[in-house]
Amino acid sequence: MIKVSVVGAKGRMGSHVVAAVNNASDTELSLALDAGDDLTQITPDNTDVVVEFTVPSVSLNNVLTLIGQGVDVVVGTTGWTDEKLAQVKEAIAQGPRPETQKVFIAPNFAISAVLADYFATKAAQYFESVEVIELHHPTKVDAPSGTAIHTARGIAEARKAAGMAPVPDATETDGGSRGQVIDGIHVHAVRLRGLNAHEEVLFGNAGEQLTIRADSFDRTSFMPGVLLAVRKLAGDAPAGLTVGLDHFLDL
Ligand SMILES: NC(=O)C1=CN([C@@H]2O[C@H](COP(=O)(O)OP(=O)(O)OC[C@H]3O[C@@H](n4cnc5c(N)ncnc54)[C@H](O)[C@@H]3O)[C@@H](O)[C@H]2O)C=CC1
Ligand SMILES: O=C(O)C1=N[C@H](C(=O)O)C[C@H](O)C1
Repeated sequence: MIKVSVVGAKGRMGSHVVAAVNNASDTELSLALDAGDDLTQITPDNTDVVVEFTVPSVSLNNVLTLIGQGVDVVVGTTGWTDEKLAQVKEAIAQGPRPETQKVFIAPNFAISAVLADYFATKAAQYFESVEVIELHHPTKVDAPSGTAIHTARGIAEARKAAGMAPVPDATETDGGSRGQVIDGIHVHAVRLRGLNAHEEVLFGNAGEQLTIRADSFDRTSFMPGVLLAVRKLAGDAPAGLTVGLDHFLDL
């Protein structure tokens, strides 16, 4: 049995993870902690893998604490910048298990979203124009979504590798309607009661359009990906920091 502790256990995602861990035949719940709880209760004696779903403002500190505790960590919380990722790598190097420590961060655990992201990077070099639209429940605290940032960066990287020019855009006046520009890609965020987590990538050429869309209607959609990551970390995932569920899929 893989012993799993959950941090952020009372949250929307954390409570689903607690249920998923309790329901799977090869995982058992160890500790379920939330804000105000002492994370140093989590040790290699009681935990093989920690799953962390909290808020962007605290996730880095939680992960650094958990690395210090010598336990492997699956992180679903958003808000990861290159600087924060560098701090995680440094903490692994300075931590108690520099050769074997595993930290896995995924902007999205839903197979639909991971595939949409992957397909978008493949399509990127064939279209002159591209824009990303993410649509979420209005209780989400960050915008744009971590997934949309990841998608935009992947598209930008693919366009750069293909030697493409910037996306065409004649806008001269913009009060904010053109969205946030991430590595040259415009990203738009919609917050609407009734939605859960959705993303569209619009690609355009003269006379044609490709739309790639992923819809997570319910948070159960994230659980197979979370359990896959837990099993990989308890198994043959490489040591160090890994970002993105695509690394654990046969793409
Ligand atoms: N990677 C993925 O597939 C997904 C990622 N997310 C991300 O996961 C994060 C959490 O989302 P939700 O569960 O919807 O938020 P939520 O607000 O429902 O839950 C966050 C939980 O973290 C707890 N918390 C706050 N500070 C804490 C601390 N210092 N230590 C321990 N617990 C603490 C809160 O009390 C709350 O229970 C967000 O960043 C969201 O974008 C959400 C859905 C899927
Ligand atoms: O807050 C959410 O709900 C989600 N957050 C993640 C993100 O910001 O990309 C993943 C998914 O979109 C749901």
